[in-house]
Amino acid sequence: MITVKGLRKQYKGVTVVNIPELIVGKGESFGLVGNNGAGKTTFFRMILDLVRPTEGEVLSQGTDVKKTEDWKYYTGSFLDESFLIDYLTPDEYFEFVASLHDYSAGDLQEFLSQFEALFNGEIIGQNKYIRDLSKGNQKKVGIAAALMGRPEVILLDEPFANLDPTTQIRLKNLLRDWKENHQLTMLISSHDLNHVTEVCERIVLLEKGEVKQDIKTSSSTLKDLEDYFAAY
Ligand SMILES: Nc1ncnc2c1ncn2[C@@H]1O[C@H](COP(=O)(O)OP(=O)(O)OP(=O)(O)O)[C@@H](O)[C@H]1O
Repeated sequence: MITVKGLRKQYKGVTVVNIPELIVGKGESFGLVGNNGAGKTTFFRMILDLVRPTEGEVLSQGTDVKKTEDWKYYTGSFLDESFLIDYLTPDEYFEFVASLHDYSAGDLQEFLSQFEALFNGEIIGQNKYIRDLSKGNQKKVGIAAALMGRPEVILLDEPFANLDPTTQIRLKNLLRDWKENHQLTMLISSHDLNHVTEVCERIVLLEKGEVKQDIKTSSSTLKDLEDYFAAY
């Protein structure tokens, strides 16, 4: 589904991502971990053609993301608040995104009803601009909007950060359900080793832009990762 070939990104001569080859299969849940500055966001931004590689390419369903727009129709993403329109209320924003995907008012209501527990009464009908929401609530809006296009692939950068423990658990369940029910290919970067190993069947560990481990998640993965980062 997503194939990385000879991917390298340099800033001022310093290499921040260097991934010779990596394939994320259709329907795979792929977790990306690594310390601050490891290159996780830069990697995701190259997959979304928001940052151009210095060398190499990212293919989505066989086509180079920087040469076509086709992948945008089946790819959802939320990396940070800049993906939102912050002078709208969440209700207005969802209506806008829904209109892009030809939702009726009923479709939108049905779609949003799946997020009732996650939203916890703080998002819909609150008459607050997105810019005035807490970081965690902005994140909930972004994740829901990213799923609205019924994507085949979704990229989420730090989805568990800034969320309270209850919401983290609700999000974890929601992502697992979506993956199962919609055959979603999911790429998640996270510093939360616990959550990412629970949600993802494969974990790639990035260090200084390079893949240091590529693991099929098992019962020992969390401890193995904790040991790795403790010894770093
Ligand atoms: N526009 C830029 N100009 C210069 N350096 C950049 C730029 N964007 C990213 N970098 C550098 O690239 C490296 C990787 O950054 P990146 O944000 O991808 O890491 P990360 O793994 O997502 O980190 P974090 O966990 O802190 O979010 C860092 O050293 C960062 O300073």
